[in-house]
Amino acid sequence: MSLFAYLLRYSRGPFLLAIAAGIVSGGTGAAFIAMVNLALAADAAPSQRLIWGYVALCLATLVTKFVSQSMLYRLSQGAVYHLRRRLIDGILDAPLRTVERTGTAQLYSALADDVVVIADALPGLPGICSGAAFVLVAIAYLVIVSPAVALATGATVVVGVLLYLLVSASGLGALKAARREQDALFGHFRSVTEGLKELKLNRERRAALIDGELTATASAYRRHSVFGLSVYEGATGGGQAVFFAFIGLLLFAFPAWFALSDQTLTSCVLILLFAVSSLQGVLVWFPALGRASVALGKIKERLAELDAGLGGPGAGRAPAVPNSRVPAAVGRAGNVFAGWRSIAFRGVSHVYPGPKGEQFVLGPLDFEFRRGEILFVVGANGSGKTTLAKVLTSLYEPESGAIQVDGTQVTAANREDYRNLFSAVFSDFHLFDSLLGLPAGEQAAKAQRYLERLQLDHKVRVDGDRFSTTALSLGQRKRLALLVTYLEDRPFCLFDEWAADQDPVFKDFFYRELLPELRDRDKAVVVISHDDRYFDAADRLVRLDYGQIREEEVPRGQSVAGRSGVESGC
Ligand SMILES: Nc1ncnc2c1ncn2[C@@H]1O[C@H](COP(=O)(O)OP(=O)(O)OP(=O)(O)O)[C@@H](O)[C@H]1O
Repeated sequence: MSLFAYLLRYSRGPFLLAIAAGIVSGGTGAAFIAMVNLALAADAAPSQRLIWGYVALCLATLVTKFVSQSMLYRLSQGAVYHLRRRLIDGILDAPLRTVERTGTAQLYSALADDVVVIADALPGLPGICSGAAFVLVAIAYLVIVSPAVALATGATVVVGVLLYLLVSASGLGALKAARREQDALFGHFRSVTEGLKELKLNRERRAALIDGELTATASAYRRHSVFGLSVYEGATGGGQAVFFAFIGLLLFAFPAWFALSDQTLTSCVLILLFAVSSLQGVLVWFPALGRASVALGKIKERLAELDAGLGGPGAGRAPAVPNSRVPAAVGRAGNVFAGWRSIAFRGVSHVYPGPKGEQFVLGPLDFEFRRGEILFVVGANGSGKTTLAKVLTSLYEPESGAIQVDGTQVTAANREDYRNLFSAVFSDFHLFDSLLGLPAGEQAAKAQRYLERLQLDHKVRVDGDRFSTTALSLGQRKRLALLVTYLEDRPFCLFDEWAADQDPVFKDFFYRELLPELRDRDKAVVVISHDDRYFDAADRLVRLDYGQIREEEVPRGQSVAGRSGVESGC
């Protein structure tokens, strides 16, 4: 089973130890029954050896059971972390397009649910091993008591297992179908949390989502799960029924067929009754293991999709960052592009394939971005401005052409350094509630200054490395994202429609003061904007039209130097 293979790879030593302890525990359990049998059959008083042997076996059963179970609990928690970490690293390493294509709901479903399903099933493994060992040792003991019964028991076990595998196969199919529905279900959950306002305001929309799509998916999930788990339970019951039928045969038919003595018959029935209860302990875990193997299959599928985006497992992966709290300076000090002056696109293009064969093509673009310059990127909705920003920051790798930094091509080997040149606020930015990756102590005083400058000091404080709140208006949250950009202090600043949600006074401050200031600090500044009354704040202006770039003259005539009266202090 792939679950065994995964555990062997993930933690070979502890896993084998847990399994070995489970097997020993099962074996000692069966030996314990044999000893009970011997004591009952003995004519004379039990010997000292038998008594001490009994005590030793009791202790061995207890200790090995405890060891195997506690090892497996540890192992299962470790496996949960390992799988989640592997998925998170996979998501962070994979190209953005691959992650977008895989979909948030699918990834969340693997992270939140599949991993837990696996963790819940793992503690069953030692029980299965000890149960199997118990049955094997019991059969071995039966060989001594009655070879005929031992042979018949062995045959019954084989028939029972085959029957179980046959029946449970359709259960596994149903569990896989349920797992497919689960991805859609997580998509609906996301629609509920992210579209809460829209759903609350529109009864019909709410009914269509909740009573229509979500209910249909949830009931399909429930139907497949119930069927799959019921089949597993049926298979489990069938396995037990085969054993009980065999015990009946042993009781009522074997004495006549094989002339078994009462003593032998009693011993065999006693051993088999214990074996059945042990088998019950094994089979009870099988539905959970079925779900776990489906979940592990899904996680592997996701990891394969993410790895495929890298061109194969591990390929092109940036060196792992051991700690998220990396001082800002680390990104710059060792950067191979430190001191760069210009970034050039040479025939760069990016393609979004559409569902029906249509596609949006950005480029091929030949263009240069320079330090100490404010570049405006303008154009109609859907003309490719944000896509250009993603290609420029290397979040999307160009399908053709090359990006060069002072003549050096950006490749997988230096991409991490290249990306670390940028500080960007995208229109769908995410605001972290702490200064992740920035040294807290050093930045606190600076942050306080910027808060005042961005007129946020009456709303937000920086406590240690945390913002006191991020429950702000959209415009204020964007200002906080801008503050983070200031603290990062990278040589390339990119703002995707940053000013769209700002009030007129602050918009003016942004275009007339903040942008020139950044340019004067020798940064390259790219501003995606629809604010045509501020186009004169640009040094250069390019217009995108259906993915094609055209440089235009910067309109002059408005006051570029006009100050809004907000105190300067960055
Ligand atoms: N994730 C995506 N998958 C497929 N197509 C996409 C994706 N994102 C954008 N597109 C398509 O690419 C084109 C350019 O989109 P882009 O977001 O770059 O435009 P934009 O100029 O930034 O628009 P806006 O001014 O509305 O922000 C659009 O036609 C859009 O439909």
